[in-house]
Amino acid sequence: MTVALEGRGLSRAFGGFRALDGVDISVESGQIRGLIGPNGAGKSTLIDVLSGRAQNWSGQIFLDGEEITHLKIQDRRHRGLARSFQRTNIFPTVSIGMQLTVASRALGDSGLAEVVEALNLGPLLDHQAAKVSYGDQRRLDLALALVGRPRVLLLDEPAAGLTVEESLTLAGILRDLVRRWGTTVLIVEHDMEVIFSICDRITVLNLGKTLAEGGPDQVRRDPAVVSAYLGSQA
Ligand SMILES: Nc1ncnc2c1ncn2[C@@H]1O[C@H](COP(=O)(O)OP(=O)(O)OP(=O)(O)O)[C@@H](O)[C@H]1O
Repeated sequence: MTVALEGRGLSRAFGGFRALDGVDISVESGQIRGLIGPNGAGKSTLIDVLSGRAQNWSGQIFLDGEEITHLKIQDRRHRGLARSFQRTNIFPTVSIGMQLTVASRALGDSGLAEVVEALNLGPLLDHQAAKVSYGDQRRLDLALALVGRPRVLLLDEPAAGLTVEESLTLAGILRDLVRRWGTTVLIVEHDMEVIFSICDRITVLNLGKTLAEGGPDQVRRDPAVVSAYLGSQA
């Protein structure tokens, strides 16, 4: 198996506080990797560092073996590293169809129709983003990350604020699409049903460091993970 995304010694501090403290992470090609841990563990910080959104961090990042440490967010996106956001990253007054078209053109992508169909956004293309439901906005956010068929997809709580049923539906759509495309995924999610239903492997962060890493069953049974995070969800 080849490694699609690798971070070495990733650290980021806010003032004197180390939000991310020397994290190594290596995600194999085609794998769906969960990133879990308590509030404030450093998960979003790690996604920000890997995607190129963060400033003032240290360490090294490799995409398909090529170093991208110094590339800006847009350049990483063009190399095939996409992300979604914890809060939706959409333009409220622009139609859903227009947002997807603009994103797709910017990436020179012809696979937009497949994304629209998979996420069932066809009936909503003429609607302003602000006027559709929150669940629809989350699907638009995910679609914007999927446009261009990224090789690696970083997802920051794609199911946040959705009902259990909506979350599992979204997780199923996502799993089917990325399996079909062979996309590598790193997903932050607090909904453990989503994590355990789609992830091949899970990394657990706590206090800015890696607490554990392994298959879903291994992580679920790890006493340190249960104590720091999972509790009764294990
Ligand atoms: N811009 C910032 N300025 C100061 N501290 C920050 C900033 N961003 C994050 N932090 C702190 O860094 C730590 C890690 O935050 P991060 O958002 O990465 O955690 P998280 O694991 O994603 O948490 P959550 O599950 O609540 O989203 C937290 O203690 C947070 O308060």
